[in-house]
Amino acid sequence: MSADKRIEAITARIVERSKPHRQPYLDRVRAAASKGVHRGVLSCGNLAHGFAVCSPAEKDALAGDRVPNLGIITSYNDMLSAHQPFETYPALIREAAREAGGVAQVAGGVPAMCDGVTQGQPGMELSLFSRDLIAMAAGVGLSHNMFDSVVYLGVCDKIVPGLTIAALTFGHLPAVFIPAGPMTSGLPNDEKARVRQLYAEGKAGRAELLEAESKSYHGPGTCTFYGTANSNQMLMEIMGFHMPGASFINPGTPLRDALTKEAAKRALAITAQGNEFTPAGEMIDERSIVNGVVGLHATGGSTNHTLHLLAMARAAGIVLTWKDISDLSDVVPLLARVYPNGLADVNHFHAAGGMGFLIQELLKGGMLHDDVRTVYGQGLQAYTIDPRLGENGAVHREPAPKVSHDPKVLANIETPFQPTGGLKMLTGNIGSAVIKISAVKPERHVIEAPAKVFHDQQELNVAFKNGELTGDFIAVVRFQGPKSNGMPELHKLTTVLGILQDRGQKVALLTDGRMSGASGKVPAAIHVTPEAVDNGPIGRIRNGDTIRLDATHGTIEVLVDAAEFSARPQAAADLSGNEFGMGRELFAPFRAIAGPADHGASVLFA
Ligand SMILES: O=C(O)[C@H](O)[C@@H](O)[C@H](O)[C@H](O)COP(=O)(O)O
Ligand code: SF4
Repeated sequence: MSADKRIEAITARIVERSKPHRQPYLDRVRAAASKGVHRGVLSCGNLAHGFAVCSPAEKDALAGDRVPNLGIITSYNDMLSAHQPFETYPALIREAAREAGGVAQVAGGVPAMCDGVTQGQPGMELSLFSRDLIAMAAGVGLSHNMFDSVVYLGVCDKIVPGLTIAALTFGHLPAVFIPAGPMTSGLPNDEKARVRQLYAEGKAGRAELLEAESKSYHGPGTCTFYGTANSNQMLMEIMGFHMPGASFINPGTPLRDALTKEAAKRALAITAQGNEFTPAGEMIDERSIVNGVVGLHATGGSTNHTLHLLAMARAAGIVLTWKDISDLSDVVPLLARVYPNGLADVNHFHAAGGMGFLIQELLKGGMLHDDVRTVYGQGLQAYTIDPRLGENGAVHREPAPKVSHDPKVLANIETPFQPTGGLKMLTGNIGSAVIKISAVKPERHVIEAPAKVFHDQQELNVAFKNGELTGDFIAVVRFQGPKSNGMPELHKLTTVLGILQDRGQKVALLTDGRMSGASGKVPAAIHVTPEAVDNGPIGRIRNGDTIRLDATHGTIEVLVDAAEFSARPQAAADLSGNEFGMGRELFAPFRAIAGPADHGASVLFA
């Protein structure tokens, strides 16, 4: 079934806009792919170094040009519960490669930050920049040029976007992403948020809070809310970088290991030495990117992907804009209710039918391009499956259920939770911004209230403790953009603003910073561009100005006489405290050259 004509039209305009970048990119990818087995250009010395630790049989194999060599890029560390399982993956992948008659080597590791550990801490100011650093680090590993295909081990927020930028930069090589899967369900996310609000109001102690947090985040695997990490898994599956059904199988299970081994074998099967050569740069095209945006809307995915997807697409010469994302939101229905857009977690989502049911319903509704290339072959129809462990210990794929196993979590295309998707673009005399409305009650989609201006999220928390946040207001938290302090997530504001909202105050947030994918119920106009430090109008807002945030009509306005507003001096902030400490001094070059949020806030692409 072809895609809805509105989706076809948006795709066509992306193709047209991308031509100046996409064709030169494809020329580079095809030129690199045409050089045959890449290690063939290495000298004997290069090659000897490259396979010095391999077994004699592997050396023999790699000395020739027939046996494929699989590069592993790993983001293992013990800080991210979602990445800790990767510790054992290289051994499993090497075993699978041997079984498939190939070789596998760890090409390199990349850094990975847990945004949960750094949330509200100075380290969060490195978080966004770590995405591009991860792409660079993966490039260092792959620059050994020993490989015919690559598996990327990554799950969380900036890691999958960074690895995708690398995979597309090395687009002449096939790329298969291998996830680790979600943590098993612990304390429900809404209960965790409730205890946090009690703690913030002084009605619960630190011991009770730590107990609740530890019951929520309790073991290996991805945190179970639908934030950026799980949005990443959805994207990798719907864009065809995952094997069908790989996204939401818990770590440490036989099916998880079977999926990992299968992915390694598939990566070796789609090299140029085989008959199904699938270089990443040709596999991913404008239709794959649009499918990713559709999946984001249909599931209420993370606002961070209004930054990351732009940078990921740009790595393949594809120019995606906020207007594309916003216009697709008007077409794509919301089919999933997963925290913060509901009470369920990703394990419930998977049990209700998961990615296979979601893709099936979106295809049925003409919301996806089916005729796309994937690591599994041709077409997304192959992803409308339910993964099981077969008798022989291999992956067995049943058809996806025809009806949702839990209509409160996963809706069919005929009866969506909302007729439109979750991410809207806002424009007006403050600039451009994005807002996630899938987690905000409809009666809060329009707010007109006086501004309360802050230059730091801690200032707002102090104002809360001092009882100064009374009445309806829009909190303007500025100088939080990429050039200011690295564009940290201001997720800690969710608790305080949530308390005030629950008390009946009409509140909203306006910031040139970011929020967590796990931030939800408070309306937040984020990623404001141009940012305050770049002379953005957000820097001319004053306490008491009336601001109107209208997610229904897509506008964000300060209701001040235009001449008076533009004549105001730009506010200044003391950012000296953000230049040193916790490694921030190492990222001064990134702050100096970071591009704007509506281009992905990247140091790699203008
Ligand atoms: O974009 C995201 O999804 C967030 O960065 C997420 O990865 C982060 O870990 C949250 O901060 C966790 O939520 P809490 O901080 O509420 O535990
Ligand atoms: S989802 Fe967030 S908190 Fe959980 S492991 Fe990943 S980065 Fe850390």
